[in-house]
Amino acid sequence: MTQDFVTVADYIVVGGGTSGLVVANRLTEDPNVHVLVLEAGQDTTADPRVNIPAFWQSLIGSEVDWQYKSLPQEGLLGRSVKEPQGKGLGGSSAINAQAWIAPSQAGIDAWAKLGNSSWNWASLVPYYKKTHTLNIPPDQATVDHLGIDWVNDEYRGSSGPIQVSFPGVVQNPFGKAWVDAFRGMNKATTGDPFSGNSIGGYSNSATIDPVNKVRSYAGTAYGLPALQRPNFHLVTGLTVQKILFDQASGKAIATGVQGTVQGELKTFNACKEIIIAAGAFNTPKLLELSGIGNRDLLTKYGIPTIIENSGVGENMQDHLASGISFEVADGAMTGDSLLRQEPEALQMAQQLYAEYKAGTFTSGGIQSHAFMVVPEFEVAEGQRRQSELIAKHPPKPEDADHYNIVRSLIENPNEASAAWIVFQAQSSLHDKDRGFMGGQLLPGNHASLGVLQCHPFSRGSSHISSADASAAPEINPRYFSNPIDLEIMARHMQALEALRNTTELACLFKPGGKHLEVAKKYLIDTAGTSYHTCGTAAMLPKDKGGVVDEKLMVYGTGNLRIVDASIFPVIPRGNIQSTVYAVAERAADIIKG
Ligand SMILES: Cc1cc2nc3c(=O)[nH]c(=O)nc-3n(C[C@H](O)[C@H](O)[C@H](O)COP(=O)(O)OP(=O)(O)OC[C@H]3O[C@@H](n4cnc5c(N)ncnc54)[C@H](O)[C@@H]3O)c2cc1C
Repeated sequence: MTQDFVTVADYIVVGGGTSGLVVANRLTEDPNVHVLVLEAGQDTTADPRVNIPAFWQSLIGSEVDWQYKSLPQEGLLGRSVKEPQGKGLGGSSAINAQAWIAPSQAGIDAWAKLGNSSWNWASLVPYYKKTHTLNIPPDQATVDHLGIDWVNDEYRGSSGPIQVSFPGVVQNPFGKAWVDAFRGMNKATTGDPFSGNSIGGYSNSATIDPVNKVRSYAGTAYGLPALQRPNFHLVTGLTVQKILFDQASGKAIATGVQGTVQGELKTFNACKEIIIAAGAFNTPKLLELSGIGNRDLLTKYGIPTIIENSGVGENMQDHLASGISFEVADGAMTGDSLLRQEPEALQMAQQLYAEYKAGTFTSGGIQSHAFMVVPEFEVAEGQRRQSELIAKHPPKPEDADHYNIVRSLIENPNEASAAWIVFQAQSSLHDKDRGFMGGQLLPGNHASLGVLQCHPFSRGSSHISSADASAAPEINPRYFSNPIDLEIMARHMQALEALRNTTELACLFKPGGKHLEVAKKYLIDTAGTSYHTCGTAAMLPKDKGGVVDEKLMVYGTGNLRIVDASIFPVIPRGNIQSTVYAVAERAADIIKG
């Protein structure tokens, strides 16, 4: 536990995770501004499980994870899904898979269309750049092997704190085969994904320092440098239970927070603002525990209502993911022996990493990526069939705005409806609730071809399950509650078969088509979260279910803001950490004024 005995600061940031550390770092650039960060987890910046890129999965279910789980999901035949969230300095950026993936312009412009006129693609581009530095491999052989011919300097971060590099190496045949397969299908990326206007296959980058081959994340890139400043204060091991308000002026003014540290209830006061950055599950939970939410729900748990807002905890969005593992041809390298913790493989990987910063420890396993349209919907006749399919499932009136926005994205012929990846090891998704890796590890070497949704129609919720702050929230993502999501994802799963059979990739797999109904059944049995939950305290007009306004201020309050993934009105395509960082960078500028 880190103890900093400051109990009053200009700003209190609840949650020292991805967004919280960005904002706290930027605010303390002014030496006269004192910021106190309160983080429930511990400082794990020296923990090798956090720092070594390949170990991220070992943190799921550990003390660095809140270990949440969804309610049984009707759309998954009653299956519950694990919903990991990071708990410790750096939050989920300390346990994530490190893939650095771009949103699309249309996906971010949708935020403006939903009523946030100052939040569009143009407004966020400078912040994607500000947060990262893209390191291109220094040798031409690696650049050629990974097909990195698309980098556009207009969108490339060159001095941001998060170091982004390419985990693919020339020794690994999958990198080249992936790019060549997409080139062969005439589906190589149409540009730099961070231009916001590309689809197709490419070698993706990851938040990994290119020199030391360690995770680059909010904890080390924003947290540790800020800790050197006398005006940055941090308490770890403290779970905030409640925000305190003064309502004398008619507007709720947040004066402080209460939380327990080592069994003792403590109060911390803010002179200016309280900034919530507790993540997509814990942010709505904290609002509700503090009296901001649906009155009926608060009354049920005996919590006095300070601000009535039934949008709190609603609008939850996530990307479902699934994949199929195939045995690879003899000689192809994969991470399976490490997953099985085979001593010889571990020893060799450890040695390679320690001596040369090389080998399987240097990657989170995701280095080849593609943004794809359903192949059968690419042509005009297919687009018509897709529109008919969507029209069969009209929204309820309260879902119309969200439905229409998602529909416009899905029907845009230049917009992907799923991301395809190759994960270089088995993913035992049949093993019910174990998540991506499963528990029953198979012998042999595998690679998994995976699909992640880009623009789901289905939305869910996350609410308190008790007035007790230590109780887990009730998470109901309502996966596949809109049947179109299953229709689209199943078609992508089918298309993976054709990808595997391309000349370039087929030679890397042992020989082994899925009918659409089989693909649907497979998805219902196996799909799980790709860990991208957001939207549960959305930036939207209040009468459209909004919780914060365009300045990220909680409606009805004068100085309580939210800066984390909860505020996303619509989930961007692809893995969301780049947008979490960009939003937090912009939030810091908004707060600075
Ligand atoms: C396992 C996993 C893999 C992922 N992989 C990828 C990937 O490869 N690429 C990608 O782009 N994205 C990925 N993501 C998603 C991405 O990492 C997250 O969306 C992002 O980090 C969320 O940032 P945040 O600031 O909203 O929340 P977090 O980073 O989760 O921060 C919230 C912080 O608040 C703290 N907190 C919560 N409640 C309280 C409280 N009451 N009091 C005090 N502190 C509190 C938490 O402990 C945590 O540190 C992954 C996420 C996970 C969980």
